[in-house]
Amino acid sequence: MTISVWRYSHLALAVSSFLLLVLASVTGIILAFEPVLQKSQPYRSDKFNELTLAQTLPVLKKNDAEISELSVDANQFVQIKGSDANGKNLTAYIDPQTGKMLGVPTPQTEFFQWVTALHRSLFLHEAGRFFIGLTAFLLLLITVSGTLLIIQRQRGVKRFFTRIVRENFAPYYHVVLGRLSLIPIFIMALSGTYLSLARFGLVATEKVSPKIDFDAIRSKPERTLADFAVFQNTRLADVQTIEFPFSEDVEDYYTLKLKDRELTVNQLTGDILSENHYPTAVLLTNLSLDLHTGRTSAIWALILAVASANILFFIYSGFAISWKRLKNRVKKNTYSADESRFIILVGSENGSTFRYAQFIHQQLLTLGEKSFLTELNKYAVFPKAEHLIALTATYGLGDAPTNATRFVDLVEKYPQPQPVRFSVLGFGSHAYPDFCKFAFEVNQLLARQSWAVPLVDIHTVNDKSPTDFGLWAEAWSQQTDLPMPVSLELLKAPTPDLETLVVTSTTKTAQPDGTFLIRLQNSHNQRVTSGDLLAIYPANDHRERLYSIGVVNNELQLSIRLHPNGLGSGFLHRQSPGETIQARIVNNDHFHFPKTAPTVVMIANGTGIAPFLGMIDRNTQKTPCHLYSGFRESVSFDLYRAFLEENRSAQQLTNLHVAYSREGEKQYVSQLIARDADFIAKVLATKGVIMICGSLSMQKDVIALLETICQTKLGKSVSFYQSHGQILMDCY
Ligand SMILES: Cc1cc2nc3c(=O)[nH]c(=O)nc-3n(C[C@H](O)[C@H](O)[C@H](O)COP(=O)(O)O)c2cc1C
Repeated sequence: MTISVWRYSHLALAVSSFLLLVLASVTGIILAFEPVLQKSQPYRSDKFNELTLAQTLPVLKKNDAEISELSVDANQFVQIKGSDANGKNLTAYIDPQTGKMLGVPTPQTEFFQWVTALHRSLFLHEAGRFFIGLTAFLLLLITVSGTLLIIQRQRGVKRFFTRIVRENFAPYYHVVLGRLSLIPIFIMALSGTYLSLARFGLVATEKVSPKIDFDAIRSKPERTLADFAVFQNTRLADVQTIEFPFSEDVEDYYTLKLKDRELTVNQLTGDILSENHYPTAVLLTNLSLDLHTGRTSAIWALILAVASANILFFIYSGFAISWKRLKNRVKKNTYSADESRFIILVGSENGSTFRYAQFIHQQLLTLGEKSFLTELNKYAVFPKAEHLIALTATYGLGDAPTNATRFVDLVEKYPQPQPVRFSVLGFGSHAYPDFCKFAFEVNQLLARQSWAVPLVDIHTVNDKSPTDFGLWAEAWSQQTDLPMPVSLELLKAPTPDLETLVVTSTTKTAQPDGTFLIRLQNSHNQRVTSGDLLAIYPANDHRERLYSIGVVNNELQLSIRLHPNGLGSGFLHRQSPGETIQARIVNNDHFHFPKTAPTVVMIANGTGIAPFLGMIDRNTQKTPCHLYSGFRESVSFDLYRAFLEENRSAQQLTNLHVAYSREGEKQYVSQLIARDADFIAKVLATKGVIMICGSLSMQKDVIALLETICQTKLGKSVSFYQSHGQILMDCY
């Protein structure tokens, strides 16, 4: 909620001020070069900072010129005004140490005059000054709201400068440059606002005129200028102007306008006749002018130029981010929520997840289905829904995106009246510690609802990977029998090249439950790891079937259950050694054997054992490995018995626990896990990994059990371990 308030304020302020902001920034960049150019002129004395008036004024007195005023500008150039020996008007830069004339000041160039007028008042006099002042104030508010957004994004003030993951150009540099130029922009905006307030008389900047008691003026003891205590104690660097006495009359005096006060000084005795300190508002106005223009420092002027250029970039990148967000937001639905069979719910912060949701939505509409697309926060009762697809990103510390924050409450509040099959697709990035955490939570939440029936195992999409999305689309399509061909335009992935695999052996003899093993050799020795998937095209058409691979003895081994009329299982069952098939190996690296885990627990039922067989075969480093597997009957297990016993002797498998659901104690694999709950908790607590492969219903039971184990024994939710890569699943 708060993030969107600040985000909308930030955007609204930027929208309302952007034209003037562009103008002020462009002119600001140009004007920043004026002090830089001025400072490159050779009129500053090297000793400027050390000189006092007691050193400079006597030198000037010796000149033939009649000086009426001395001034020191922001460049620390000392200028005198008066008349020369011939009585002609004189304005010149001098060396304050020697009194030597260095050059004649030139007026501001017409170009800079023009740009200055545009920057200050848009050539609209007071009205223009008002709008420019308002723009400075809006910039101040934009800076404040931007700072709060960065703090929220970085999850706290202390983490303000911690690393930012680079995803897209505009959001990344908007934040990175925002952090760097925050302070100069804030100073620029604050000083600009203050100068405008001063200009309109909203802060008191009146100086008090000196009050001199002329009756008390003395003409004795007469001193030389060098002996005036006040001149000895005043550095030239503190002077703005000095007005010289008009005549030699004792009643005419020096007026010293310093940076913080004004003094009048008796020209004969050096006595201070009056001293007025400036009001704070005057000091602040001068400071604002220094800070806003960079007139006192070329380096600061250049920083201001860069900060102004950054403002232009922020305008571009800010609008690019907002445009993307808007573009990807929900468009008007053709069908209402009440009449739709398919409900697609989206959790997205920056809009990219909407692109995938739109793709699914459009595909369903093309198929003539009634589909309704909305945000997760708009979850309600959907009376005709049969399918619910939740696509969600994860933000912050594994949190929900802004448009999904209320989803959990809404689901508890509005149960669906009829069974709805659901599928969750998480969008996230492995660059963050809590990978797709919110999607896992959504999946858990839905799985707990009595009305919700899992259709496809939760899938995750890392860094918007089209391939990951394609895997989900394929799995979902298989379950629903609705084509979900992932378009090239969306996925931007080349059509897969199929490779030829040779069948080396097959058990053919179907077990009572119809399970058989087939081994294949890939001719090009393409890298394949247990846990990857083999995609086959049994009818040489778009229909793809995926099988989990176990690499055993350097061959690809699939464990398959023959389904009556099964397209893929029937095709593979018909193969004989020596025959070849066309297939594609799909990298499934989220389900590879963990490289560093101290212990691995493998949980499988039925043919879900396939990838684990390969992992055990490759476990030559003898990582403690515990296999829990469930079958209908002991004869179903016979296919794997010898292999597993052999590996147990070789210590590549530490423990084997088998449950039979239709004989003996009639157990499910989840009951074995419940029995060993303490051990499972210990594995998770010590950074071990639990891998689950098999049917979705088994997965549901096991995850529910793991949730209880995690909550009661570890005080954390199962989603915590899922998002930290300690619970890996590949179920179907
Ligand atoms: C500030 C920020 C925080 C993120 N935090 C996580 C996170 O905790 N876990 C995760 O898996 N992905 C995280 N991501 C990645 C996004 O979830 C991912 O890029 C997603 O595809 C963005 O989808 P969207 O454009 O629809 O918002 C984060 C991204 C950003 C910019």
